[in-house]
Amino acid sequence: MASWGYAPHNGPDKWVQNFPIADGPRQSPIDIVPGQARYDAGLKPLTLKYDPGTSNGILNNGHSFQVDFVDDTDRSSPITGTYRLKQFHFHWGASDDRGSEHTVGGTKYPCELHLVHWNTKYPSFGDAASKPDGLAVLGAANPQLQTVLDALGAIKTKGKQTTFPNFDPTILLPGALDYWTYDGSLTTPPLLESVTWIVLRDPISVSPAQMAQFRGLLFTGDGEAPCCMQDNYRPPQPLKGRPVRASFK
Ligand SMILES: NS(=O)(=O)N=C1NCCCN1
Ligand SMILES: [Zn+2]
Repeated sequence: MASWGYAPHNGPDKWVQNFPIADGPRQSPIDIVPGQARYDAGLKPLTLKYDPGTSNGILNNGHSFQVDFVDDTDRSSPITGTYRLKQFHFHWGASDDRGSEHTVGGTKYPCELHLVHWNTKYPSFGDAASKPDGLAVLGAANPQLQTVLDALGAIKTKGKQTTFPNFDPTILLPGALDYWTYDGSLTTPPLLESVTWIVLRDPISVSPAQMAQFRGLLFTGDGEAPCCMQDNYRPPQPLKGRPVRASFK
């Protein structure tokens, strides 16, 4: 297929043709079954510390939109820690009954936020993306996001981007940071199996009006026949025996 997407001819069921790892042993997303997750007292509470000064731009990349952060060491403030935020983006549905990638006990949410981090033991995101412990993506359903949505008017078509300064993504997250964690993969090609997934238990509400704003974006570029950006989610993949641990009882 020319390039991957979410349409019948190039969507999740077709990705394996160009990316055979799609049928690999640690693919994402998954359905999280709370009753089968094992509480692990050894799991540390999440400590998220982002420097709003490193938020840079907002881009329609033709699959979703993402807010990019300056992640090279000499500019981003010396927030050490083991993982550094590279970008965040979303997945959502054509209607409010679907759109999240992870599901919880089979429940789908209208959207899912992904905060993509890379392990600073490696020199760069690109390098970390090929390591089994290279990336950590924090997933959260239904985030509070009006300031982000207000920027979408400027990036309606594929390839458009605009500045997006002074944004602290922690405002998107629920109060409690209880989470499930498991070893998985990127949920879009190249589907690399390098992701430690951290999925927050608590969702935050998003309004139907806000969901409609997501769907105002286009997968297509200027001058192409417009195709609404929606249903840009991969469905849950086989667990293949992987343990899912819980940071909470
Ligand atoms: N949905 S995901 O797992 O975050 N997938 C990603 N693919 C490309 C780089 C960033 N993230
Ligand atoms: Zn994602």
